[in-house]
Amino acid sequence: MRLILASGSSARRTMLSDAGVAFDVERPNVDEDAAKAALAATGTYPRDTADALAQLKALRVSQRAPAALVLGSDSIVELADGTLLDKPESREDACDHLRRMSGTRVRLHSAAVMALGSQPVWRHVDTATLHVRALSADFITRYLDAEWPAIAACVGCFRIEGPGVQLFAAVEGSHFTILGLPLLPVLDYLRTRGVLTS
Ligand SMILES: Nc1nc2c(ncn2[C@@H]2O[C@H](COP(=O)(O)OP(=O)(O)OP(=O)(O)O)[C@@H](O)[C@H]2O)c(=O)[nH]1
Repeated sequence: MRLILASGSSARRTMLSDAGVAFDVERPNVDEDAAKAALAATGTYPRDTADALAQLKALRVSQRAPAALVLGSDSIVELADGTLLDKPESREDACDHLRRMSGTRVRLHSAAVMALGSQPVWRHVDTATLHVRALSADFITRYLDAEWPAIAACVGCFRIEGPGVQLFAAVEGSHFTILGLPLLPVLDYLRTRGVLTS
C-alpha cells in the first residue's frame, strides 16, 4: 500500500526516511490558523487541537489520493498557563516565545492521524514535558544569532537535535515526539497495515 506523508515538515520527513519507511510527500495546504482559532473558540484542549489538525491534514490529502494510506501530523507547544505557541513569525517573536518559556514547564503534543479513502482509520497523540532553564538575555541573543531563521519552522523555537537542547534542564518523553511525530506508534501501525514487515 502506498504511504503519503501529508506534511511539509523536514523533521517528519527525516524521521520516516531514517526509519527506512518508503513514502511520498504531499503538502496538505490547510489553513491551520483558521482551524486553531475555531478550535480555541470551542475551548478545545491542546492535545485535542493537535489531533484535530493532524486529521485535517490527513483528510485533505486523502481526498486527493483515496487509495493511499495518508499520514497527517501536528505539533503544539502548550505553556504552563495553558496558552499555545505557534511557530515564530519573526526574530522578535522568537525572542518573546523564549522569554515566556524561560524557567517554566512546557508541554509538546505531537499528534498523528492516518486516513484511507477520506476517512480517519488510526490516531495517536503523545506528549513530552520540557523543563526550560532560566534563560539569560545574553543567552537568548546568542542563541538567536546562531539559530534564527532556522528555528522559524519549529514550534517552540528550538531544534532539540541541535543547539535547542541547551534550552532544557530536563525533558520527559519521546525524542521523536519532540521532533514532531509519535514515531514508534506510527511504525507499529504501519506494520499492522503491512506497509512495514513485522
Ligand atoms: N527539527 C526540529 N523540528 C521541530 C522540533 N520541534 C518541533 N519541530 C517542528 O515544528 C513544526 C511544528 O509545526 P506543524 O504545524 O506541526 O508542522 P509544519 O512544520 O507546519 O508542517 P505541516 O505538517 O505541513 O503542517 C514541525 O515541522 C516539527 O517537526 C525540533 O526539536 N526539531
